[in-house]
Amino acid sequence: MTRAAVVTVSDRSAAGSRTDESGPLAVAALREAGFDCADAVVVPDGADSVERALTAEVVAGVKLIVTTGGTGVSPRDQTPEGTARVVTRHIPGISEELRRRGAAEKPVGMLTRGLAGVVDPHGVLVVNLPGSPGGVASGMPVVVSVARHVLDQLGGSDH
Ligand SMILES: Nc1ncnc2c1ncn2[C@@H]1O[C@H](COP(=O)(O)OP(=O)(O)OP(=O)(O)O)[C@@H](O)[C@H]1O
Ligand SMILES: Nc1nc2c(c(=O)[nH]1)N[C@H]1C(S)=C(S)[C@@H](COP(=O)(O)O)O[C@H]1N2
Repeated sequence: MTRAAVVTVSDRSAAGSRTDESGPLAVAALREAGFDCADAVVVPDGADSVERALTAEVVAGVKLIVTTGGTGVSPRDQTPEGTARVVTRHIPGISEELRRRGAAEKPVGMLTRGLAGVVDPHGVLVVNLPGSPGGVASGMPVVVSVARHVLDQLGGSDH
């Protein structure tokens, strides 16, 4: 089975002051789609924090990484900046579709600055989702609909 991972980026969840609902939603969607996915890793906001978490998953051999949170416009929201340090080629179309669906639900849906891209030469796909459970619920079908094709093209899927 292809390995996937979920990284929840949230100061409050990392501090234990709010239960992470979004990470488990993403994990459930990945398992439902047939990926071997561990429980979500929860890290605080910040580019360094995100870079570290993504790098650890890549080194561990995970092929699909979904992040949730930290994509907005508050100064602590640095998930795209941390992700940009790890991905080597961007796939803007995935993020465009996520924003299109989010904005169709409500205007603030356009505020997510999330990125998607691949990590060469490791054959890994990384997708940033918004932090809200609603953002994860509407974003995961997009991720699942294209992930296999991307991983097949990278030669990284063992399906
Ligand atoms: N991991 C999560 N689980 C459940 N709800 C979340 C999670 N992350 C964000 N939310 C909710 O999504 C909405 C938008 O969140 P926002 O991006 O502002 O994150 P936040 O609340 O600032 O997170 P934090 O302060 O922990 O970094 C809020 O209603 C917030 O409560
Ligand atoms: N589908 C969807 N997209 C969404 C949202 C949502 O609830 N549903 N929330 C928006 C909001 S309010 C913000 S601020 C941005 C970034 O959220 P984040 O900082 O939690 O990642 O995602 C946006 N995208």
